[in-house]
Amino acid sequence: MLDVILLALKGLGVLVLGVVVLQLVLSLDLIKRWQLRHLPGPPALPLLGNLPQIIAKGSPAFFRECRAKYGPVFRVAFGRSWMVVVAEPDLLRQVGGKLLNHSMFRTLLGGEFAQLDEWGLVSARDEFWRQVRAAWQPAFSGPSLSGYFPLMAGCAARLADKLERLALQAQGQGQGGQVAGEQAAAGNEGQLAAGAAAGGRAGSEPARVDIWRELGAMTLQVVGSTAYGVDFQAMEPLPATTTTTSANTTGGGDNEKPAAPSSSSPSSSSYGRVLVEACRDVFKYSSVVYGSKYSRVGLLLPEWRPAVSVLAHAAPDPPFTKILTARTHLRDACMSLINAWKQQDGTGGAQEKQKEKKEGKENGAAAKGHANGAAAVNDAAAAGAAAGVAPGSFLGLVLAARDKSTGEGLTDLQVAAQVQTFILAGYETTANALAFAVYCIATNPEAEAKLLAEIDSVLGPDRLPTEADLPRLPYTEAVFNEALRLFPPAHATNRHTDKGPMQVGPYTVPKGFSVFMSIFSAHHNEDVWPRVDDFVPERFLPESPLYPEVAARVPHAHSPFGFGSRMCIGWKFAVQEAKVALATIYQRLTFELEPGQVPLKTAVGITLSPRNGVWVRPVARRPVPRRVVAAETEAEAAK
Ligand code: HEM
Repeated sequence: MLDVILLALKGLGVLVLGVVVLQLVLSLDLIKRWQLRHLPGPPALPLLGNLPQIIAKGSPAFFRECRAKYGPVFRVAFGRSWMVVVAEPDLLRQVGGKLLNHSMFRTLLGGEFAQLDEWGLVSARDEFWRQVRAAWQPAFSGPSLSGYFPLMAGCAARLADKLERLALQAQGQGQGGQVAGEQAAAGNEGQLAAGAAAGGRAGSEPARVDIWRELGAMTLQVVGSTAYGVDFQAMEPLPATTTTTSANTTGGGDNEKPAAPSSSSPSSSSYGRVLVEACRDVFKYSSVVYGSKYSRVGLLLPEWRPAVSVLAHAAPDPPFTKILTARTHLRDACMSLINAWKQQDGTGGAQEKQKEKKEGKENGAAAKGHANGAAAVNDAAAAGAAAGVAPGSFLGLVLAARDKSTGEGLTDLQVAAQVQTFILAGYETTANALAFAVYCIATNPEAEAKLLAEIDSVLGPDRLPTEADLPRLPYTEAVFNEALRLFPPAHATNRHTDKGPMQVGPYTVPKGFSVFMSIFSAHHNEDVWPRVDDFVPERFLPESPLYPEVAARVPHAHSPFGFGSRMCIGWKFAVQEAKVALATIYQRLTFELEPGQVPLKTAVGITLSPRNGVWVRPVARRPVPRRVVAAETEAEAAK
């Protein structure tokens, strides 16, 4: 008997040893190293690859160094994921011009979450991608963007109201101003609480806000009102007792309600702030640096991912719990939106609202929203709903999408994947870009003076921008473009060679690799950009002597929104939103940076973001709050 046990133990020992040896051999990645042997690149450790340098320096800075050392095309190992990095504008355009799939982004969450990731437009592949991209497209057409304009302006005005009130309180103006009065009358005490929470005790301490956070709330609010006609109430303060939903991986949809008082109901007052936190957590905890240790193990031992995933669910570490909770909340919110939309559509609500649109009621509502910050978003959301958020009703478009050959529509989970993608892509990138722009403006007084002069000359002190003003704000757009160059929120994108080998410059990349396109490196190429690390908006102005040096000579040197057929579908949406926001906010305020933030620390994950936020003191440009009005309202009144 003992012999049998000893034999079994010996067998087990041999098996374990065999697995360990096999794993060690696999960890050397001999085949991948051999396949990429003709490409230059930094030496990579077995198992860890270049992960230590990537974590220590951040991939944008590390790739910038590699470009200087190894040229514009090189290979790196992201743990055990071997990829080819491209870091030169012309080559980026060459790769981006090919109709290839994005590499799949895999988390350890599994189940429905994996499907939501797989089906969203960013990860969608081949025919399915074509179907959903076509469904998304009308939501970004000219007429749709025009329809979104008043909603965007309303959200920006509301943020400006809040910041101006905070600034005036801190400057000793108290709450007697007209805007504050209007908002209090509208019962919007939440915003006043936010002011106090942000440090604005009237007349005593300087108000201090993380403008990144506030802008994030605004961009989420914009997504809610433009895409879904829903008031996300994202700009309300998060109640102290509110938490995101408890993680639940098994169920789905509307029935599983989170812990009180949060909910996945679009009408709940804390809905938006909880959603903001959830979105932020999704980005933060997807990164190697802040994410779960299980994700790092999964990166190093891809062969063991299913087992690691089981382990992570069984004994989650705090980052895993965070991301699971956030993703659960987001999924429930998406399902909730779909259900709400279907119910509205079923009761004929959409048609009714369409009729109202014809009668022009939405214009009045939106214009009222401009003039009154507190009412702005409710009215704006109502205006959006009144328009059925038509003609660009995003949910309506996606629900109506049909497969060309079978005529079948998308499943609810496939629709939810698009809803989730719109929320995440539409919120984070634009918020980061705007926060970086505020940082750049605050650290460049000359640029700030030019920006204020342009806004004042076009809008004066008390008129909100209209769509017709947009082309008259070239410096404002140049400021945004230059902030996107220095701090591209989507610091990289990729293409996957799943169809076969691909030629990149002098190198052939074999089938089955991810080609990582470093937008950050292209934006920081000193051969292309004079004064590469300086903030010089003038380079984007055609009349500037710097313009022909870059924009005309290397047209794709500036590519914050990517390339070719997989280029960002929301770029015009983002630029319009950013211009409206910058013009509306800087018409009434400037910002002083809190000490200790120069140079700004950034965090690198799926996006490039400010690591600890951007802390500023808002300074009102005028001693008394102005009643900012929309041109349409005045015209209406004049009739
Ligand atoms: C400043 C803001 C934004 C930046 C910097 C940005 C950047 C990017 C980049 C670099 C890509 C990859 C393109 C490529 O692979 O060539 C992308 C894709 C995408 N973006 Fe944006 N984006 C922004 C705003 C938005 C907004 C507002 C939305 C939607 C409302 C959006 C939705 C998407 C989607 C769905 C894709 C995937 C497109 C596809 O694969 O077909 N983005 N974005």
